[in-house]
Amino acid sequence: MGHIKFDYTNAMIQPHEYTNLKKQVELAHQMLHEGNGPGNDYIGWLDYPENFNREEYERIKASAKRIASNSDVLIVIGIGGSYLGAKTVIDALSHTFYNELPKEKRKGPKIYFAGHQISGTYLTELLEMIQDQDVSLNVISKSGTTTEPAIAFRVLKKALEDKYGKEGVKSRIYATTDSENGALRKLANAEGYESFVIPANVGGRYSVLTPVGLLPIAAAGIDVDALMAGAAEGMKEYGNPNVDENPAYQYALVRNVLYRKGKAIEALVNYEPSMAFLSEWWMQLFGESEGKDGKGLFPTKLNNTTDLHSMGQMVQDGPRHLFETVVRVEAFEKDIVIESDALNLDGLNYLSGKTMSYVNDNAFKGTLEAHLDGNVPNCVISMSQKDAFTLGKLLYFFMKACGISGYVLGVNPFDQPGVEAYKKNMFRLLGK
Ligand SMILES: O=P(O)(O)OC[C@H]1O[C@](O)(CO)[C@@H](O)[C@@H]1O
Repeated sequence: MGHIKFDYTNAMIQPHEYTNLKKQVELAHQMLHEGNGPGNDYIGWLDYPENFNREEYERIKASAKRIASNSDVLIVIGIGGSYLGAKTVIDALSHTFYNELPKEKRKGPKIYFAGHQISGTYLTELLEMIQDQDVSLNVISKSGTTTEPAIAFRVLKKALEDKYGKEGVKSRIYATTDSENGALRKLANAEGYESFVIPANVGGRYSVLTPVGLLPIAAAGIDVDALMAGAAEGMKEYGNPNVDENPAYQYALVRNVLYRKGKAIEALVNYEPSMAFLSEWWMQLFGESEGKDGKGLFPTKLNNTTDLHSMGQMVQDGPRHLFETVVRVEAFEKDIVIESDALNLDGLNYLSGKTMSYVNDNAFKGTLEAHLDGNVPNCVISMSQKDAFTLGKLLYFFMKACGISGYVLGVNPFDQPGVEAYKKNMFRLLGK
């Protein structure tokens, strides 16, 4: 079974700084587990990997099969927590060129996303692309009123109704939303769509393991049982109140020490393209949870080695307000051995017989050394392998660390009042 390790030996913090903050992490643990901290009506994610609705879970798997049997394409409509988690898992665990593979080589329909911006070009071109294909929609919105997915759904629903008729679309539209409230719930009930519930006590950014993430992930042919089993193991392991034995708590602690020492930015770094979108999910998780009351680390991302050739200079020599958290995959199923070349005109024969993972790993080690020389603290989160179980555990690791980290920071990690500001202005300008 896959494991997650957290290494902060290069985080540039002193043992007493760790000890000084430990009590606060212990207190945060109590607040979260006793359910008496701020935002305590949104901690349904905490024991969700064990306490989920089994009947609904089976319905999700059955729906995924139905989508695979009658659709070439599944369009997942949602924004923020209503799409980031699903895309993270699908990107991490599917073939890099999944959508381009021939049908017999795919484990499910092609998966496209919509409703995560307001681009007319994007939606027009998506409509053009799916014209001759059989399509299902999974529209996801907890509030059921978010503008971006609502517009995309209206347009795509109409396109499907034109193609399959009003009755025909009913077996092609899956709605994931609140059990009672919001326009999407009303619409789903009125139209008789198959629907799934986003638990009222789970906020969008903590919802990847609920039907929000599970239906698109299962439709992509990913083993959701293994994903949930990994999360359940994480739930046990990261429920340990002993900070010295709990890597998720250590991560929460270390990033708070670094924040208090003047670091303003945390970059989540990967060396593996299929793991790049994890940073997007993580950015919402930590950004929306901690960026409030004038506080919080600014979460950003670095996709290496790509970004070493663009942002590397800034990290090495720019202002010292940044630390890095590298997510490292220890073992890969697929690799390439670099062969010897008789002429060696490219000068690469020193790598003959070496794998690309070996080269990549040395890029990571060399970068770590260079950034430490440049005074950039580095934390490393290692996942033993890239599979559903280990990823489920990693997602839970981050959610748990985020709840604890927010409490240590002194904010409510489960609300997001600030995101309403742009909406109010936009609605005023649009005359809503
Ligand atoms: O699922 P909903 O309600 O459409 O919200 C989508 C996203 O928008 C936000 O509410 C921010 O506006 C996020 O917290 C959430 O993940």
